[in-house]
Amino acid sequence: MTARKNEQQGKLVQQPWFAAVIYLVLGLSWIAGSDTVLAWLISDSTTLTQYQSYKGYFYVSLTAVLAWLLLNQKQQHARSLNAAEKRAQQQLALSELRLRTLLDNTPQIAIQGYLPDGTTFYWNKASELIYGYSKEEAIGTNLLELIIPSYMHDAVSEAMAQMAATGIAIPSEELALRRKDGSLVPVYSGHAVVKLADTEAQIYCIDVDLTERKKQAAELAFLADFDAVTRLPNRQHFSQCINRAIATAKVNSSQCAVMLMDLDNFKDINDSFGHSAGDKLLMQVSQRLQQCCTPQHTLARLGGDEFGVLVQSVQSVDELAELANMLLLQFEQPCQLGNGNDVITAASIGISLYPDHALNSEDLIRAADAAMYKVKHAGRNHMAFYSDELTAQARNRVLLEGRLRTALKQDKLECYYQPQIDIGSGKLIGAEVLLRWHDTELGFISPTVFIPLAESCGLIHELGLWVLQHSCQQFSRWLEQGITPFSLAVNVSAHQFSKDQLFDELTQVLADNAMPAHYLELEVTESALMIDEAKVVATMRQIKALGVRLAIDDFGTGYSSLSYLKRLPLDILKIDRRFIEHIPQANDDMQIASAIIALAHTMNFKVLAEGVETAEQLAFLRQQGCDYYQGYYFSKPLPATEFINLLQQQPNSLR
Ligand SMILES: Nc1nc2c(ncn2[C@@H]2O[C@H](COP(=O)(O)O[C@H]3[C@@H](O)[C@H](n4cnc5c(=O)[nH]c(N)nc54)O[C@@H]3COP(=O)(O)O)[C@@H](O)[C@H]2O)c(=O)[nH]1
Repeated sequence: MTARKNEQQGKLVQQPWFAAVIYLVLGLSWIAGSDTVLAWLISDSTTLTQYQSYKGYFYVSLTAVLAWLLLNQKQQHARSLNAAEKRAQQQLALSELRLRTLLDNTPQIAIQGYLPDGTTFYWNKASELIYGYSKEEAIGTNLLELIIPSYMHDAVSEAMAQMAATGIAIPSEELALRRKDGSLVPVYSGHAVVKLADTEAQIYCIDVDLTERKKQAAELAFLADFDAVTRLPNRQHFSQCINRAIATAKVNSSQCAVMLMDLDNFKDINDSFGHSAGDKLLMQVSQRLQQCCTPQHTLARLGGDEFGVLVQSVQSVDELAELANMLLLQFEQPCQLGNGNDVITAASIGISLYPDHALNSEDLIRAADAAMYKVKHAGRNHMAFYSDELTAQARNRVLLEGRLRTALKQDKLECYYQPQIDIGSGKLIGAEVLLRWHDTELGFISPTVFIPLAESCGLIHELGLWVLQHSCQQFSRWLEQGITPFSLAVNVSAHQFSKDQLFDELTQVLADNAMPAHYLELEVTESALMIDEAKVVATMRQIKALGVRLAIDDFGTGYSSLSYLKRLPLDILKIDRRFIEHIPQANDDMQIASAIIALAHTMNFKVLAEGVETAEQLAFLRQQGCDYYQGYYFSKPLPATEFINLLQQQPNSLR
């Protein structure tokens, strides 16, 4: 019923003609019906007229009320329509504002609006942050110019045209887009197309910056192989490196080594100062250890306070001992833990060698670990090899190096002089300076032991300078004493040539001792040329220009290339005593010696034979036209005073 009523009411309101017909029918029925009823009820014509007037008044009043009701209802309807429209508009504006504010301020999601031709019309704050262009710079500019790398221009233009035409967004994808500074930013890029009928499409790009996510992924990947605190390779990565080093060593028939190092009081430091102080200590230790390592070494943190060093292609046990010693020296300086807390720590090092001690990474680490525990039990801050024999050898070397340093510092070394004789005249014409070291505890130590040691630990530069300084000083004193001058031959190690300062040091020593350069001769072994021939030749030329003479020592034992002999500014060629010692029994040595003499003379060099011990050897050399000799036949190397006594017994002569 109510539904029908509502339907009728709705018809009345929506179709005014329907209401008018009803009104007309009712009105006409009323006029006709009421007149008939009144005529039937009232017979008196005056009364009838009076009542017809009342009826008219009533009808007018009723229609007036109806008109009022209708108009009032319409007015109310119009008012409520206005209010609803206003509310709807407000809602729309609010919704628009809400949407825009959200889009503008969505963090880390860059939203941009483009027209189909690529012109930017919307650019939110996150776009400013991700791409570096302000809203003002971006709006009106084509997206290709803004953020699309040139190699993607065609593809992007095509995709824009396709989206504009179909109204369908292309699938989301991961891209590397361009920032204002030219760098690329990884984004996950989604798209939306807004298109109403007969209007231009609006294309929205919604980009999520993946930089942080990528960084985190990279960090996670990094942490699979590296330690978070020190950034060094972790145990697993270290093992892989060892396996690779073993594979290479197998192919090359060489050796590799693993060192394990454990900090001695790390637990106490962690417990007393806290874990962040412990981390600081680990970082400082790792930085110091890293400084001792070369590309041949892999430093790793194996966990807790344990570090590892892989040494690829080991040349000698001494090299390992030296590295271990250097690593231990890093603990001499205190580590700063912050808040004024400086601590001194120490370490124990265990070393194992492939293939001597183990054949795979696991066993090598285990062997190094066992060696390290041996050190810990024996008193810490030391190193040990897996085999006791190697440990003893390495420790001796470290001990010897320490004593040599002390001997040098305390001037406990001595220069000996071995006479050099002119074969033709039999006169003493010079002396070779040979270094001697007599240690108070270890006794006499041969230069064949301590010179290579000094070379491998870098002490040779200081040592070589000491010999040069002391022998030139002694020579000047002899000159002052009126001793007839002779030639002073000083050995220079190949390693001294590899450093730039040899020439400057030499000039300084000559000046300091007022020593005439032509009395000095430097003996260089062939091996010096193997280090850096171009540099050695250049330095030799500088030295030669000073007036100092140059001799090539131990000729025939190195790589004896004739081409370099031609390039070197040499004065003397010294035949190694290995070619002299078996004369006259060894025919081949005699042939080699005579060939060297002939060759040297062809090249205008003088020749000195070393290690002459017998009259037969001397006779042979004289016969071959050799210029000079030295050796036990005339004299062993002598201390300065004995040498001068011998010299003074000789008829003086200069070369
Ligand atoms: N860079 C430097 N090297 C040096 C210095 N002092 C010595 N050396 C080098 O050490 C090597 C060994 O030297 P040394 O034990 O002194 O032996 C020399 C002579 O003593 C020895 N010699 C001499 N005559 C004879 C002999 O008749 N018989 C024999 N068995 N030995 C003899 O030969 C060595 C000569 O050395 P060199 O002429 O230099 O080859 C040695 O290589 C020295 O060079 C130094 O201060 N700096």
